[in-house]
Amino acid sequence: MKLKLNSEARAILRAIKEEIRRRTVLPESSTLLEKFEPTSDPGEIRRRQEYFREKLPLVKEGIGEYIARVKPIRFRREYLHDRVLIVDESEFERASSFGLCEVSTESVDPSEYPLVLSTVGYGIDVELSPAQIAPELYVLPLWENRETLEALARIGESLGRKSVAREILRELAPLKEVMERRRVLESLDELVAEKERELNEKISEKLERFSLTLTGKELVEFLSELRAGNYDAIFRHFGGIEGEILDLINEAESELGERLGVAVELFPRDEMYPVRAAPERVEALYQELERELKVELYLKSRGILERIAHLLPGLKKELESVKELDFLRAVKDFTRGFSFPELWSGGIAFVNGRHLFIENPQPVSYVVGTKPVNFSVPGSENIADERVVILTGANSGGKTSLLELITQIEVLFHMGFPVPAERAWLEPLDEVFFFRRKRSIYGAGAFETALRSFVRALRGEGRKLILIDEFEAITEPGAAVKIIGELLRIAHGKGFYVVIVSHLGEDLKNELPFARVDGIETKGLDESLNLIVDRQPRFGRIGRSTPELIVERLARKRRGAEREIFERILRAFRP
Ligand SMILES: Nc1ncnc2c1ncn2[C@@H]1O[C@H](COP(=O)(O)OP(=O)(O)OP(=O)(O)O)[C@@H](O)[C@H]1O
Repeated sequence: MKLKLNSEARAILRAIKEEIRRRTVLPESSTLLEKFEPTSDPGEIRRRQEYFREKLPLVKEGIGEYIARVKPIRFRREYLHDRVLIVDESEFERASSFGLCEVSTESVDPSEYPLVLSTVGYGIDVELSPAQIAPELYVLPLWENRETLEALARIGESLGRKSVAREILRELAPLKEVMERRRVLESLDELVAEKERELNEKISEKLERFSLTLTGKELVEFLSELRAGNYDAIFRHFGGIEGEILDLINEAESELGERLGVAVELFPRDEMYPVRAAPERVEALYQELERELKVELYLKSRGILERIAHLLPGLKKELESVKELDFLRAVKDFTRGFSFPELWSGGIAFVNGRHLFIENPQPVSYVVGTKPVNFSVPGSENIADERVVILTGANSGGKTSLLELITQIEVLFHMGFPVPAERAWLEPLDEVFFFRRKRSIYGAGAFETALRSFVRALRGEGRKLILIDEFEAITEPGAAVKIIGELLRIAHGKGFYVVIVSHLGEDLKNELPFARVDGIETKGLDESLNLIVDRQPRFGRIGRSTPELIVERLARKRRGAEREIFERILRAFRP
């Protein structure tokens, strides 16, 4: 059974949910809030309280940082064009049904596929299973989500659990070297271009220096050799530089080879400067390396998968539970300092309740209905079991805020959450109504609407709490006393719980002997003559009105003739 809320009470439910939602770090976690819609069922409230009592203490500080790093890990079934699977006729149908790669019953030209797998001895031997045919589809998503695995491992450790993520990470480690080479391969073109540029720079430096040395005496010699047709001597002269350039090329190639893990020969020796890597050789090198890496990645992945396959179901569970943990962390953060209310059937009572949206609120204790034995709030000694309360008191004293606080506590209680109070005793209800004061709308329209809403709230039976903020503002005081009086009589007759804010405490008290009148009081003036409000209502007492204190303030601030007049008015308050 859902707890029914009218629209203004529902707005408070929405604000509470938003507080929790904004504390979650994963987008999907707040969907768990759907399981905590306010309920009227005491058994369900108890179960939820049990759940939070058990789970909230498990959430450790600082865990949010790791939760934020958890991303979903998706294993996708893909068709791999880099491999062919050669099988026996009898296996063909099953092998094709995997939809993982080309399947054939005959041997194929191995140059067409970097990877040739077979159940009949043509290439790498495999069994007929997706894990053996395409282990990369399992292992690569895990590799790419190492950060998620690391976060899961940390989260597991914070819960004192052994995490399978840690084990998977350990098994993935040998992949590092292959992946590094893959990365290098992906940038082969840039790598070669870079080397080429470096090499040409060095050669050009050498040539420049060489031409500089060819001055003076050498030049004269050189020209005379030329004139004599003595080409051998000239070539010998140039041969020295040619050898040096060849050395530079060899050096560049061996450096590249080291990075790539194979011997390479990319630069032609015949056209010396500027040197250009032959595109067909770069392409061939790429093909060769790619093929090698594919085989290596396949074999490594297969080995890893054999060792971690049994851990994957556990990993899935760990990922699921992070959502819950994120939700619990948000709840724990939001409900810091709250307490679990006791279920009882006497009404509403709480000690030192703290308004959710007022900063540093003064804690307020309150009771509507039966006073619990342990409710030992000063001034509450003479409370009977009144279910109908009229709340009076100073302007800006905190009357509206108290109605809000009661609604907040009720909503949280029915959600199964702890509530913002030191202690609370709450009865599971069927309906909660909160009617805010309509500040700006006057006239018959507003009056009619408000009256109709109240009557709707009073209709029918059930366990109801009705909170009404100052209704008389939209009608005349005389009429208000009659209307409120009658409404409260009906509520009383049906055993509903009601708190109504009104300045007509005195009149209503006379009309309604069953109702309690409470008052929020201004305690007096501070040194700077500001009003000091005590947010804690006095039980069974009409609030001392503010006008009196304002007169006193003026009497103390003014001088001379004005002061005398103010003092005279003040005396009228104190016969
Ligand atoms: N328990 C509290 N602790 C601290 N500040 C409070 C508390 N309750 C109310 N206030 C502050 O007092 C101011 C007035 O509160 P509120 O509007 O509830 O008073 P009110 O009695 O309903 O006023 P009005 O006379 O306008 O109906 C608000 O700024 C509110 O934040």
